[in-house]
Amino acid sequence: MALMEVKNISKHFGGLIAVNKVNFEVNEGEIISIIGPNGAGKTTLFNLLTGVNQLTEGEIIFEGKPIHNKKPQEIVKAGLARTFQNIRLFGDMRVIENVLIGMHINTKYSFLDLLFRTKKYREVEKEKHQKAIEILDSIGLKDKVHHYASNLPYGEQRKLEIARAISTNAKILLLDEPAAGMNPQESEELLNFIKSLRDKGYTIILIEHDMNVVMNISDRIYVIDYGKKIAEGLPAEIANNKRVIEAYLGRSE
Ligand SMILES: Nc1ncnc2c1ncn2[C@@H]1O[C@H](COP(=O)(O)OP(=O)(O)OP(=O)(O)O)[C@@H](O)[C@H]1O
Repeated sequence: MALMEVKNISKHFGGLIAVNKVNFEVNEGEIISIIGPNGAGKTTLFNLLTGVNQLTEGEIIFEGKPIHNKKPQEIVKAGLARTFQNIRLFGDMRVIENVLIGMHINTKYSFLDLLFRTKKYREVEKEKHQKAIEILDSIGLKDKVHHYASNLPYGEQRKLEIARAISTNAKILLLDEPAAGMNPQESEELLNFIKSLRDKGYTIILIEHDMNVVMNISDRIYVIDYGKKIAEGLPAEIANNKRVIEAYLGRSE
């Protein structure tokens, strides 16, 4: 059984159909890319998967259970965490605090433990702190744990967003244009990092415009145009798909 099944989902904004009866599935340990021209409906699709927008129709099944139309924090708890196209960090908080916030969703102590700073509270906090440092180390930000998030260069802010998504204990990471604004060296590093996440057992869904990243990293690709899925397949198949090429180049009338 697939880890996630997306069945016939649509999103209408008034008369505009941003996502139109899209089906796809994601297997454990895959890197899936969702590509398509500007305005194709990719971000709306992510918003549906993560509870930011409610579906107009369809179903999203994760680990055999429906998750559509649940609240974003319930979906994170179920095991899907995302990053955003326009970075959403707490800029005036330190790097490590941004990661600790991601972990908060799974905190194992009660309000009373917090209030009285019990032994359990101190142990859990220490554990969380260590885990946050491990995650930041794995993404190359260990020496910046005490920097303010807003002072990091753009590429590192994107990495920090990924670190925060990882810290929620998610099984599926949804990355919305992770390579945006990165220079070629940074996007190469990111590519290797995303591959290493897959090797650690994460399942990854990417929206990405950088075709070098998409073609090098994806196990499978879905292509969206005007809200509809127009193609799916292996990178080499997609690169040679006539409909996909037309969608990107514009149709000749
Ligand atoms: N909240 C909203 N209200 C109305 N229309 C919306 C809303 N969100 C998105 N849309 C519209 O839905 C369509 C799909 O937009 P979406 O942002 O999902 O595309 P995209 O593929 O992510 O584009 P890009 O690659 O430029 O980020 C667009 O026509 C957009 O204007």
